[in-house]
Amino acid sequence: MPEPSEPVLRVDNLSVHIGTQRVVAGLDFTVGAGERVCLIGPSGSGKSLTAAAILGITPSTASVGGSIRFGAHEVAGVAATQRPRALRIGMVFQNTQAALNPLVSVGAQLSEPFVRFHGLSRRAARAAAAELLTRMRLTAATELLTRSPAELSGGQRQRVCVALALACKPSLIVADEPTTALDALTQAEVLTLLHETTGGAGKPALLFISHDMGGASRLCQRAVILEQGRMIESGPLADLVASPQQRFTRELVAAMRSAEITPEMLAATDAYSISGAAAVGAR
Ligand SMILES: Nc1ncnc2c1ncn2[C@@H]1O[C@H](COP(=O)(O)OP(=O)(O)OP(=O)(O)O)[C@@H](O)[C@H]1O
Repeated sequence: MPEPSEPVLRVDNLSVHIGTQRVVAGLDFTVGAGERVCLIGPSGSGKSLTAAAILGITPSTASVGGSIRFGAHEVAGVAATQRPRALRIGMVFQNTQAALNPLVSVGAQLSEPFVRFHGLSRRAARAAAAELLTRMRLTAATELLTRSPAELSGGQRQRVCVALALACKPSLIVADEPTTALDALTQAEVLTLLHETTGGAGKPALLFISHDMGGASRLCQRAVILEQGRMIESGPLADLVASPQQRFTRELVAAMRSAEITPEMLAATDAYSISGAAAVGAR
C-alpha cells in the first residue's frame, strides 16, 4: 500500500502498440491517494487500452512500453495474473454481463474476495457480501445473493460490479465507461454510488474513463484529456471547464453545456439518490 503522500498510480511515458500501430504514446499522469481523476477522450483515442495496460489485461497482440507504478511496484507489461497479490486494483466495466459469471450466484461471486483476501469463513463472507450490497443501495440484498447475475437488471448488475471492485479493499478503482450502457437515471445513480464509495480518506482512489464531461465533472477533481493516444490537456476539472485550451476540450465543454447539466440539477440528482433510490428500488 503506498504512503498517503505518494501517488497510488504513476504513469510515465506510457505507450501501447497493437502490432506496429502505436495507439497510445507518451502518456504521463498520476492519481493521488483518495483522488478521483478522469481520462476523457473521443472514441478510439486509447482510453480503454490505457485502462487495460494499467490493469494488466491488454490483448495478446498489444505491447506496453514506459512505466506504470502502483505504489512501489512497477507493473508495465506485467499481466494481472502475474502481479503481486497485495497489489489490489478494483475494476468496473461497461459490459456487466461479461464481467459477471451467469452460472455462479451473485452471493458466491461476491463472497469470494472476502474469503480469499480477508480470510473470512464462508458464512461470514456471505454476511459481509449482503452488507456490501445494502451499502450499494440494493434492496433485498440477501435474496439478491441467491440469484444469477442474468436475473438482475443492468443497473443492479453494475452495483454488484462496484461491490465486487470494493470487496478486495483496493487503493484504486479503474472504472471504464461504467455508466455508458445504462439509462440516464440509472447512470446518475451509479455516479452517485461511485462518488460515495471512492475518494477521500480511507476510500479507494478512482480512475474514471469516459467521454462524458458532465458525468466526469460531477465525480472527479482532475481530468486528463486524450486525443489520438496522446494527452492534449490536463488539470483541475473546474479550470478545464472554465477555460478549455484545446479544440476537443472546448467541444466537450460545449456538449456538456448543451446538455444543460447545471450544478442545481446535479444537486437535485444527489438529493433524489439519497432519499428516493431505496423507495423506488434500485434499477
Ligand atoms: N484488440 C485490438 N486489436 C486491434 N486494434 C485495437 C484493439 N483494441 C483497440 N484497438 C485500436 O486501438 C485504438 C484505441 O482503442 P481504445 O479501445 O483504447 O479506444 P477508446 O478511446 O477506449 O474508444 P471507445 O470510447 O470507443 O471505447 C483504436 O484505434 C482501436 O481500433
